[in-house]
Amino acid sequence: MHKILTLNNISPLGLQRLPREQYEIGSEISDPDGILLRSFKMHDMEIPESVAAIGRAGAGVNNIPVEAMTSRGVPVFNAPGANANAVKELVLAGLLMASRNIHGAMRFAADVEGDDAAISVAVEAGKKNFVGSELPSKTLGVIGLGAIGVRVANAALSLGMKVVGYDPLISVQSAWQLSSGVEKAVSLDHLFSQCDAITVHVPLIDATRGIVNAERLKMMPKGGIIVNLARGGICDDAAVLASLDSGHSHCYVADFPTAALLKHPKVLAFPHLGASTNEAEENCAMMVADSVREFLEDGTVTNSVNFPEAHMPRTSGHRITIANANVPNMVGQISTLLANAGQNIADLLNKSRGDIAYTIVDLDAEISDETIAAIRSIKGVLSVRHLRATA
Ligand SMILES: NC(=O)C1=CN([C@@H]2O[C@H](COP(=O)(O)OP(=O)(O)OC[C@H]3O[C@@H](n4cnc5c(N)ncnc54)[C@H](O)[C@@H]3O)[C@@H](O)[C@H]2O)C=CC1
Ligand SMILES: O=C(O)C(=O)COP(=O)(O)O
Repeated sequence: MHKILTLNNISPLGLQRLPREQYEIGSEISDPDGILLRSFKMHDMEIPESVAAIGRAGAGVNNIPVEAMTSRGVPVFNAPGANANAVKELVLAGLLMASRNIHGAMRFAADVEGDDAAISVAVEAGKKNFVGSELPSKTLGVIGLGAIGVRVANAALSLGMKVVGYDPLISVQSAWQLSSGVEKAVSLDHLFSQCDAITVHVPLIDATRGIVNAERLKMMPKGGIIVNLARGGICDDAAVLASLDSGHSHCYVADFPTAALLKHPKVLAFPHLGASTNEAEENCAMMVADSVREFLEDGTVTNSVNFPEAHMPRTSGHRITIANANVPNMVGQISTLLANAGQNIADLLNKSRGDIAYTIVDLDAEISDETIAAIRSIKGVLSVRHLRATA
């Protein structure tokens, strides 16, 4: 019997992928071997040693201590692309609302009092304060061209906007999906200098914290719209508010409100609503439940953010995945050790993700516990995960 701890509400369609005869699921489970969650912040939580897999029913994993899990050899799974359409639609809604001043206009309309004739007079007098502008004359900058960014860029093109994208790490899959009408910016500064609106679709990591800052906002033409449905912290909120107050920027659409943002009349604040559609909740839950189940049942790794290449064939083969700090000669040391242990290495692949480098070794035979222990003891090795074939 596997035990799954849920830290947020997970769509029943996802939980149904874990049969009751084999899975005990709940929010109070002790010694779980799997955890399923959405945005619950795990950083302050003591994660039981029993946990072998963590599944994030969504995209962003900055609420999970991924590095610590990597060094414990615990894969963290997410649901790539499963909520991307939902976020795209809310970005488009935000852009349209901002360019047509809808939030201010609705507040104005809600406050109008009197009978129908009085309302009509007040509306006709007041509407001049909410004259908007149209999207086809505007250029949108899309920062981060992953699952969401690509969809936003392609949709904005179809609305008649000019679109400029920036993503130095774009995946092959995204590059294929991106419309050829999207221009590429050579740098972020280049993007800001030509865009009337910008939208961020990058993960919150050191390299992306504060990329929307005071200097770059000044590079935008007057009247700019800033959209952040990615994460608080990617935009320097104080700089955005200062730009709104100075009259340089027009509107800030934000999905991660703070007290300062909620109070500001030029901020269109959503309550972290990007992924909140029935479809996205179901897609994410099903995808991540499948990943956790397959891993717990036969070691298959699909959609892991920290062991991305460790897919284990079900019927044959032996593989070790070694997460390591980027130490020179480590791969050489591992190869020598394996060769000395009489292991024929079928394939040895080096990968990296963020600060962590991976070495993935496909072996033609079972590897001994002593050899695994020897690899673990090499300086700089963070974790060694040995996946054995089950059939
Ligand atoms: N508001 C909400 O409810 C939601 C928010 N999100 C946020 O949106 C983010 C993006 O989601 P997806 O598009 O699904 O992820 P993704 O992983 O498909 O795309 C992220 C893209 O950012 C790019 N990137 C990474 N570092 C970069 C940098 N320094 N400069 C430019 N590009 C960079 C990557 O190459 C990748 O193409 C998530 O990490 C999450 O934080 C995602 C879903 C829902
Ligand atoms: O998928 C993401 O990164 C999100 O931010 C969605 O968060 P949620 O699952 O709605 O709490």
